[in-house]
Amino acid sequence: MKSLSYLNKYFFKYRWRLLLGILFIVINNYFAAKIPVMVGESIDILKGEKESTLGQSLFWTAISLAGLIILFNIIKGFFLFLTRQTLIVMSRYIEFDLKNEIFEKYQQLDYSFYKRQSTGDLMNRISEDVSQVRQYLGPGIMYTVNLIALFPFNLYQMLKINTELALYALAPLPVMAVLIYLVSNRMNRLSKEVQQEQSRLSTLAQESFSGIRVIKAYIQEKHARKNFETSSNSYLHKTMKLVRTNALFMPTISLLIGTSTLLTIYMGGLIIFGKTSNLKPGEILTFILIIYNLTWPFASIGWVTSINQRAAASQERINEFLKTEPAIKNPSKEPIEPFQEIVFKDTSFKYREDLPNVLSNINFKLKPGETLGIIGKTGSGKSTLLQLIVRQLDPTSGEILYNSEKLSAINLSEFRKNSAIVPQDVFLFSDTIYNNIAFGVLEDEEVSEERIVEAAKNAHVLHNVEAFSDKFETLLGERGVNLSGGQKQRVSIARALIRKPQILLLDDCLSAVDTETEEIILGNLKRLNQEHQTTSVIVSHRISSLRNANYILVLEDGKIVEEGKPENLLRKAGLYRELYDKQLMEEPNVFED
Ligand SMILES: Nc1ncnc2c1ncn2[C@@H]1O[C@H](COP(=O)(O)OP(=O)(O)OP(=O)(O)O)[C@@H](O)[C@H]1O
Repeated sequence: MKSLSYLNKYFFKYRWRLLLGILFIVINNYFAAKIPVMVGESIDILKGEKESTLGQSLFWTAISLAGLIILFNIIKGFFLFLTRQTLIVMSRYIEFDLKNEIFEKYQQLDYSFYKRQSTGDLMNRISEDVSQVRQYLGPGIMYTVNLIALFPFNLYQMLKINTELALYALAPLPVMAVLIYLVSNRMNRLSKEVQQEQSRLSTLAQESFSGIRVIKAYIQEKHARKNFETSSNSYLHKTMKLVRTNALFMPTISLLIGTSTLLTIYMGGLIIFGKTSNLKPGEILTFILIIYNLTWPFASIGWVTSINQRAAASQERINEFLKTEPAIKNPSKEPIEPFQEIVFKDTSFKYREDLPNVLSNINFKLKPGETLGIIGKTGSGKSTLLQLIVRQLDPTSGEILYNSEKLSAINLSEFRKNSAIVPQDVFLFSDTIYNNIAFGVLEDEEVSEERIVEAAKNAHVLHNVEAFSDKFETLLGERGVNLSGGQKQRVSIARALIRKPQILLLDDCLSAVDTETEEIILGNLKRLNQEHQTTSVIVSHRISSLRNANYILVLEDGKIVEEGKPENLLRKAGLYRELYDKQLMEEPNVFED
């Protein structure tokens, strides 16, 4: 429960709503407690057991009493409405703030955090866990305050009438609270299992829709159907268990209210007939109505306890994540010097302490206007090296210098404003092509149609975009068209080029385009590099993609095994020459200049 104290700052933020909500609950309960007494008194007055203060005629007395009871009910209902308007609305505001806080934290956390977490888990925290917490903030608080406010008023009314009968009437209520706690706990556990089963079922369905081509090609329809059936059966079984428990809930409450009512009538009857006190029949009715008044608040003790337990567990998960410090932080707000060089000095990197080095003793320099090519077999550390250049990762040993300062000491946001990376696994948003390209424009700059067209032209994707009927307004993703692998790569390149970065990193992002298109794009990049003095780092498996490179690093098992100007590397009988000869045999035309 300690974890929930994190939310106190929000209670403070919305203190006026909270205090008003509590005041409305107290007023609502004052009227709620008065109604049973008025009904009981009405009966006694009409039966002649008590004298009326409202008038002489029985008819007018009855009308006045009925009018008062209706008025009190309206007032009670009005304050109940105000209570929900303050407390439940407050819980929605806090839910909104908490989701924003979590999302902001997600944005601060670095790439290595995302590599450790599953997307499902991250989604759960911002949706499922926050809604558990909201249950505590809204209904949890409202029903607790309600019980605290309601009980004294009603108890006072009962004790005022008859202490002995009050004890009998209240006796079953604690039993009800415990029983409801047990039933709610079971219901919560079962609902969770049903939810998990449901998400498994929808993942399975979604995978078989998106993988339908593979399923059909491998004639696995039967297998897919069987998998779905098994999961579906398990879902049915768990849902039935939940339905059975649910079915127990209301009868349990009814049984206990019934017991309490019976006990009150029976004991009340004995008291009246035994004349042990001055109890009137109308007062027995007052007792029964008070029991109905108290039923739900008492039942809510069990329910609220279980809500609060779940909320505490959810908030603990949220807190644990909110306390996570990003491994990569922005250390400075100072503007950075214009780019002169990036230097890798004996830089090594490993993903985890217990894993071997992915990069070992890397040394090289990057200067303005240069194009560095990185080639190497798969898994040799090329993408990791790019991530170190843009400080998505920090080296484990050695250093990376920006001009003469450590890269880890300069203003990271400023540095990233000047760089752009096109990752190997291209990601486009489910949005228009226009917005996907405009995503690369800096916050303080204007996006214009001309800039978008120019970027698309340089990435050699303009002709593809113009072939769509909605041109740049074409929607991508599930709701729109699906681009081919090569088209996606080029839209992604356009997104990087529109930024006109000082440092441009291309991670094997021409792998899905044909060699002719590759040549055009590389030609455009060469021109842009000369115009803007851009430094490019191009990672590729294909020697032909490195045709613009002034300098090449050849990586093997995380080490630079060869480096130099391409023409010099060709003269050596090394890995570069070996790759060149192999690829020349496969595609001889590519190497003609
Ligand atoms: N998050 C990670 N945790 C642990 N090991 C990792 C992680 N990411 C990459 N690796 C390992 O680091 C090594 C280098 O990976 P990297 O992606 O840099 O290679 P690459 O040369 O770019 O490969 P490719 O050409 O296939 O893209 C690989 O052995 C890979 O398995």
